[in-house]
This record gives sequence, C-alpha cells and structure tokens, in this order.
Amino acid sequence: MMNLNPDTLKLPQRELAGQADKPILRLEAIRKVYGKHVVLDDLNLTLRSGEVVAIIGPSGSGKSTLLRCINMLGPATSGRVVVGDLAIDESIPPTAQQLTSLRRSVGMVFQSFNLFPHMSVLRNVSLPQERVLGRSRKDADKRSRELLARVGLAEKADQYPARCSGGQQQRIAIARALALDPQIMLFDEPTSALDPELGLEVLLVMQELARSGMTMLVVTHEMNFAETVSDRVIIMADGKIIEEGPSKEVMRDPQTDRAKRFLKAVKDR
Ligand SMILES: Nc1ncnc2c1ncn2[C@@H]1O[C@H](COP(=O)(O)OP(=O)(O)OP(=O)(O)O)[C@@H](O)[C@H]1O
Repeated sequence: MMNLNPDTLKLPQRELAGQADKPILRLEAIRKVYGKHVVLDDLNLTLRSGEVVAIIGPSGSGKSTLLRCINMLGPATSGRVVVGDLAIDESIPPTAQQLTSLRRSVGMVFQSFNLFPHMSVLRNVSLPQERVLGRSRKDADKRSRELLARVGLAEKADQYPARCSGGQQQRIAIARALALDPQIMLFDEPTSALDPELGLEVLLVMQELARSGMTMLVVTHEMNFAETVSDRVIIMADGKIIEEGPSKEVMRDPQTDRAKRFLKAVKDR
C-alpha cells in the first residue's frame, strides 16, 4: 500500500515568496461559550496566503467549533473573523451579503461527505456554482469536470454518489468546495470516517492541493499529514492554542517541551 511517508513524499518547498507576509485569514479573540462552558477561549490565529496549518488536539478541545466559527456555521459568542477584505463581527448576525461572501471565500470539507444522493456526481459539484456564483449550467459543468479530473474522478461524473467509495465521495466533496474558487479551504477530520487506504486517496488529493498553493486549515489526526504536508502545526487544548510552530520543529524533535505536549495531546485522544 502507498504511504504518506515523510521521506518519499516530502514536498518541495512551496513558493511562498512575495506572499509570505500577507495574512489571508485572521481570527481575533474568538470566544465561544455554551452556558458556563467556555469552548473557545479568546483564540487568535493568523494564516498567511498559501500556508497549510494542521490543528491537532484531544477530543473536546474545540477544533471543530473553531472551524464552524470561521464560516459562521456556528458563530462565536464574540470575536472577529477577517477573510481577505471581509471582516465579520461574530457577535452580530451577518448580513446575507456577508454570508454569501464568506461562503465563496471559505470552502469546507467535513468528516461526512454530505453529497446529495439523488443527484449525479456532476450535479453535486455544479449546483452550488449555479446557486452561489450564478454560473450557467454549461460553465458549471465544465468547471466540475475539470475539478473531478483533478481529484482523479473524471469517469464518475455521471454516476450517483452511492456508486462511489467513501474515499471517492470525499474527493467529490473536495471538488465541490473547490468549485466555488475559495481563498481558503477548511477540513474537519476529512479522513476519519474512512479506511486507511481510502483515507490515503483523500490525503494525496489534499497534498496536491497544498502543493498548488491553496491556503488550508486542517483539523486532523493524521500525523503524517501534519508532518509532511503542513507548514505549521497548532495544538489545541481546552479551547486554547497551547502550542504552535513549524511542523518540522514540532513534529521532528521529540525532546522539546513542545513536542512532549504535542505527543501527550495526541495520546489523550
Ligand atoms: N451545541 C453544543 N452545545 C453544548 N456544548 C457543545 C456544543 N457543541 C460542542 N459542544 C462542546 O464543545 C466542546 C468542543 O467540541 P468540539 O466538537 O469543537 O471539539 P473537538 O476538539 O472538535 O473534538 P473531536 O476531536 O472529538 O471532534 C466539547 O466539550 C463539546 O461537548
């Protein structure tokens, strides 16, 4: 079986020159409270254009909640999310225009694929483009076929999702998110519902996406991904970022306090 081996699949240094300082996503003092339970505790985070950041941490540390705040699927209690030129105060209901801009700018891939079972694969990828971007069906279908080819599924376009494996369905979900030409892609444990072999297909697509320069924020338990594909690793616990740093530093040197905390966070899951 193929493997995401750090030595065989190490990416060439991606070209970030010229954009390295440009923040594309800024989270400012994000706080999320359920009753007395503080799930996100004044969290700050900045992603630069083209950066791939892996978030790891024990169950219940707030990783999914954070992603859901970024695209307002579950707004934070307070704080600000800035995506490119769009700034959203999480404590105020967004306008329809803000929400549309956000949905265009931020693509999201979930653990479950959430494809429409009664629509063909092609239609699943085309429909959001028509609804959100106002593309014609012809243009949307053309773009969908390009993206399905990019995720290795050109031949599945006219089939129904039920005829596709879990790994294929997740790759379709990635194509669907990419079809809106997002500035950032969020992934919430995209492989955890899949057998390792099918998960690998998805990871390889994500690796290709990272290589192409897409800005990505990825909640994952895939240590190989965090080590070989991401530029930076963030460790969350109790709604806070307890550690962060370049992947190689965090993942490679088991002697540092940082790495020990990281390993404990993963073991505690
Ligand atoms: N709707 C809700 N109402 C109350 N508490 C919630 C709600 N959604 C999440 N929580 C709590 O928020 C905390 C963080 O949950 P979250 O799903 O973000 O964690 P996580 O780090 O993604 O965990 P996992 O790795 O298990 O998915 C948990 O304690 C959870 O019980």
